[in-house]
Amino acid sequence: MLRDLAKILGPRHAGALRVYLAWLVAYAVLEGAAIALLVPVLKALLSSDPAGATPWLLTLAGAVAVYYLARHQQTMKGFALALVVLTTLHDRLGDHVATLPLGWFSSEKVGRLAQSATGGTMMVTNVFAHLMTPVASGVLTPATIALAMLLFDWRLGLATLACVPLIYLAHRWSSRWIGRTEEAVDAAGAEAGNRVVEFARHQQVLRAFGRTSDGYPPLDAAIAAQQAAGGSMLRNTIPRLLVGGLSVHLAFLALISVGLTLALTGAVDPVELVALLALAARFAGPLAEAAGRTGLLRMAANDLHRLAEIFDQPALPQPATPAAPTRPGTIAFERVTFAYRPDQPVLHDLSFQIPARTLTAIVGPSGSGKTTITRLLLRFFDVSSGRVLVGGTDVRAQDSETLMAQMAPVMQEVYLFDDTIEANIRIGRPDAGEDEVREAARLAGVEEIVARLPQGWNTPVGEAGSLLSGGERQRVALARAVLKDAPIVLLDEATAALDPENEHFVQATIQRLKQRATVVVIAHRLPTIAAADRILVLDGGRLVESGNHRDLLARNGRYAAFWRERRRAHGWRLVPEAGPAAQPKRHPGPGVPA
Ligand SMILES: Nc1ncnc2c1ncn2[C@@H]1O[C@H](COP(=O)(O)OP(=O)(O)OP(=O)(O)O)[C@@H](O)[C@H]1O
Repeated sequence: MLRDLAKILGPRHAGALRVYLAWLVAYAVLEGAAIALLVPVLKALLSSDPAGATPWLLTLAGAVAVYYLARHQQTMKGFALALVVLTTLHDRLGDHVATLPLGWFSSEKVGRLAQSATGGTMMVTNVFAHLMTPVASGVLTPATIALAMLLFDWRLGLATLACVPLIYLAHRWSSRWIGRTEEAVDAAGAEAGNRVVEFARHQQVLRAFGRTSDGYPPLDAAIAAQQAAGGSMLRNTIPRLLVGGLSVHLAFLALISVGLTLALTGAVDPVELVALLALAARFAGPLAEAAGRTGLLRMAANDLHRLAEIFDQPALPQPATPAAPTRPGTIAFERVTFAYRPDQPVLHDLSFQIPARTLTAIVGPSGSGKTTITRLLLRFFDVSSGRVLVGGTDVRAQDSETLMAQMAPVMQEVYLFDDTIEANIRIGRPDAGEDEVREAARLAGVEEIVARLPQGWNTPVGEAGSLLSGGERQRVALARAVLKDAPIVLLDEATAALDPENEHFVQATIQRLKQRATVVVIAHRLPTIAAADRILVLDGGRLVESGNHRDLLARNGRYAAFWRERRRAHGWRLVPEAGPAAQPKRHPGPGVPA
């Protein structure tokens, strides 16, 4: 737990943490020492010469004074650290997350991150503000008392020490179990949370398929699992906490029995016995207090551990001396093999080159690795072997800013911010002038959309762009890419059919983009594929064919089969034109021969 705390606070606050811990230890030990001093004080006061208690009383007064100083210091420093945690943890988390590879950000990981950044932060704050003090005094104060007991009466001292492993084992047993069930409750809570978000986010689909009136089975199951985990924790935690507390009280009873036996046999003076039993009571008190917090402590330890795990995630390695691109706009995969999970490669020994200012279409069946190629280009992940070159330089040799400056990605799931159309385009290049924004919008066909909207350029697009259609959102994203004016544009075409107007604008923009940038399209639409300078045909993570549309059709291989299949499904046919490549035309209706 202390290791996790140090990791979370970071090297900047390591000194403050050490000072706080030193005061905490001093406080707990001094508390035990002050209590132990009561024995000689009581013995002297109840003896025939009470005046002999004076030096002990003075020592006790000194110990109490230092104890209060330590208590004050550790309380103040504990709250100061709690404040540091509150103010810096989000910053540190933000800084660290910004260094992680983009491939880390799955929805599950982001959900966990959100949970840790809210509840986890509060728990860490709580550790310093409220938990460390009772826990330290629950362990170190009794330990000091047990050692003092040995000095005063070795038999009672040994009996006290004998109780320690029993109490320790009882608490370990209960706290381990509580820790495990808390993890199960936490996992069930996270799953239920994810399902609620899924349920809310996909209401349209669920309602369309009538899945809301009878409940949504995955959500119902997640809630039932959460209730079961919570119920199980409650049923099993309370008896275990009672056993933990009971072990302390049983230890105290055992010490009374040993003390009485010693007194009855005359081995201990009755006055001394009273003093020693008072000491034994103080031995048991803090232990019982700590026992009551075992569950809370374990939960805090789990939260700390989850936060520490995030800090443990290795940052994306950055080159010591970043290299600059040497051949802007070019892309090359050199014998690239890549696996998301060890020993399960999804790309195998893949090699290809893409010259600058060309249009390349990547086609292939679902799961063949098309998206993975774009992820490697954007360095979401590093390759298992081989090299990915962007701008003629290995992506691992470039710093993230240099690499990203060369790319304008337009993915299928276009995310628009709840802002105006203009602001959403301007994200492509925040310092662009108004004319440039308008020009990018014109090239991507956004002007037509703006003309229809009530507030024109200032129309808010709604949360995640919900007030625009899918095709319109993609046009806005294309305008962003045009405005960024990056040497490479990565485009994942929408799989869903676009209406003819959106289709037309997307096609036209791709053609215009090609004049100024290298365009790589994960292509689903036949006109894009047919118009590409080069088509890469993937299957099972391997490049099975490559060439232009006409050559590949003539080869009558995988691509030709793929093309025929798609043409049948879409109702497209090829009409040879005067140009170098055949141009696809919309089939007027089913049954018309190609
Ligand atoms: N984050 C991931 N973790 C593990 N495996 C993954 C991950 N993403 C993709 N895969 C697997 O890698 C393989 C290639 O996936 P990829 O998404 O690149 O295919 P694709 O050709 O783009 O498919 P689609 O056309 O359906 O989008 C698939 O088997 C997929 O299950």
